[in-house]
Amino acid sequence: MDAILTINPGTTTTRLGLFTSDGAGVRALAEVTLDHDEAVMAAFPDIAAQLPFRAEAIGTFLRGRPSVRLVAVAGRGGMLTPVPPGVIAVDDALVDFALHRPLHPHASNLGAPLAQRIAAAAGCPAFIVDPVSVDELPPVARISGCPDIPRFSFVHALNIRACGRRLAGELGKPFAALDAVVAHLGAGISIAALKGGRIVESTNRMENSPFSPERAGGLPPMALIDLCYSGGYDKTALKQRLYGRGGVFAYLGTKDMRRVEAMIDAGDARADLVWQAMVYQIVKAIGAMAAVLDFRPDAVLLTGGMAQSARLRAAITARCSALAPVVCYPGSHESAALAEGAARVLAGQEIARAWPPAPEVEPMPW
Ligand SMILES: Nc1ncnc2c1ncn2[C@@H]1O[C@H](COP(=O)(O)OP(=O)(O)OP(=O)(O)O)[C@@H](O)[C@H]1O
Ligand SMILES: CCCC(=O)O
Repeated sequence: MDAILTINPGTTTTRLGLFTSDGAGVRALAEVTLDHDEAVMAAFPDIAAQLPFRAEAIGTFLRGRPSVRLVAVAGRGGMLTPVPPGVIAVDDALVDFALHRPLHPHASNLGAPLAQRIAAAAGCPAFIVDPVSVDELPPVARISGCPDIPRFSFVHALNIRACGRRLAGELGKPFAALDAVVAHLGAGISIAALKGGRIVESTNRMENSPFSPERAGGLPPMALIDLCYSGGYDKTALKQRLYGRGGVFAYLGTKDMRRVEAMIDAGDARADLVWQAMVYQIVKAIGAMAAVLDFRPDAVLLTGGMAQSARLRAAITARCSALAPVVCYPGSHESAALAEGAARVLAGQEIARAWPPAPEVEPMPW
């Protein structure tokens, strides 16, 4: 059977999907999460060194499905230079960049190299779709207040745009006419303003985001400068403290929000306060994104792993429903979004860009 393979590398997981495509959409044949032992992953000197290990795990998955013939492989794109939304064809230059010169370390940087390796063996094309570095910010959003630090976009673009397309369909309007606040609530949080289908503003883990299960989010700058020079951390240790071991984990010692809810149910007042603070920051960010849309979003959309929590959905909905209808697409829809991107290219509905695509970044106004 012909299928599109999707590859979404996470810190200790590789999420795989096999999808058929019939022109009208994609249908999942299989979706699995390969769990990698945390200690095994930590033993690799860097993310690039994990490539053969993860490729072998994917090979094992595919060898168990001999009837599948791959027609395309779509990987999650990583922390690349700013790119327009859509599909990018994977070539040697993109793989070299993703492996050796990404803007920041992140498991998603392995999406392109893994897709290339598996596609080469199968004799089919490899793509990435809506990488984290999709950047549609207009000039006015790029001014930070310090000319040395222009703002840029790093955002859960894949899931946010896929959910936006679904929402537009349900509202009966074209995606290009959708104005919505989309909150991706996962291990990391991105809250975005979609205006006319474009991510014109967002919070992200590099700046201003609510804290999340494992990320500190936006921090008061003066105190952060003091912490940098306190002698307590070198650069690597401080980044880990903020990006992998920050947020809920730094307060409560777990990144698993189901455990946090169990702690709250057991009467843990500290867990309750941290959880309430995360909700408070999420709601503030949703309000800020609504302001970008003149407080007239078509909807507020909640998605990502944490949106599977009825308690979290209820808490956010209670505070945001005065703004617009609150819609929930719990979980991550990234595998289907990857397959849809590849399917659009195979069907001739979209042309895959060559690497590096010209950014949509508009020139600064001086
Ligand atoms: N049923 C649930 N109730 C509450 N929290 C949940 C539930 N299921 C998953 N989560 C939480 O969602 C978070 C993981 O979300 P998700 O799977 O979207 O993250 P990820 O894909 O690893 O990272 P990211 O979304 O940043 O790319 C974890 O903190 C997890 O505990
Ligand atoms: C889009 C940034 C993803 C993350 O939080 O790492």
